[in-house]
Amino acid sequence: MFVLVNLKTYPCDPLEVAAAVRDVDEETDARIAVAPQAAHLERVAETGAETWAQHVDPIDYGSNTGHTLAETVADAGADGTLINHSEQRLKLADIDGAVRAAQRADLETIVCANNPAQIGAAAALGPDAVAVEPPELIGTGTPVSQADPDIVEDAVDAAANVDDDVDVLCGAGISTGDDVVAASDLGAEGVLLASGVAKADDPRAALEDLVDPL
Ligand SMILES: O=C(CO)COP(=O)(O)O
Repeated sequence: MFVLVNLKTYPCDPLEVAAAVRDVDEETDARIAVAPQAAHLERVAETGAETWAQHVDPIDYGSNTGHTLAETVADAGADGTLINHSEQRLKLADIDGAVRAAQRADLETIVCANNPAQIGAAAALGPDAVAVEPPELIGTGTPVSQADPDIVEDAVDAAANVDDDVDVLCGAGISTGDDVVAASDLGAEGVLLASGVAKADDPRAALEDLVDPL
């Protein structure tokens, strides 16, 4: 299972979480990575943790003030990027452009989507993976894998109908090892989570709990 921890703009210490991600990753068969804010990418990557960006823009080098260029993200040490997170929504053409920009910079890609129909559209754009995250469950602590199992199974089917090579993750409310096992049982190849680790008093213990049953 792939466990990707999105730090959003939570007031956590990104280097503390990154060190925990690096260490717990070495102790488990699961793959664990962290997605800090863009300004923290380089320092987080230097910890040795697998590092992802939260977003890249559908742009090339040039006059794009305030944008995030995929090549700069890769130069900072990121291995991949989220695209179209529920809190950073893009138009379809811009999701496509962001996937192309990330691929140009050799970044792995996960395109997020709200529901199975969007997952099918996202899979058609050829990312490495898609992630279904019902917005109403994000940040609630109610795990999608238990609160809405059908949406995960339907997302897995929707992606497979378009392209069998596109992995499916699920996210929203995931915070325990049981939630991760439930996601795996529904056919997800990973989970995307934030508050369960970023807001935990002890992020390392939270991560250990997440991968303990794997
Ligand atoms: O948006 C999410 C991950 O990208 C999910 O957030 P929570 O894990 O806080 O529900």
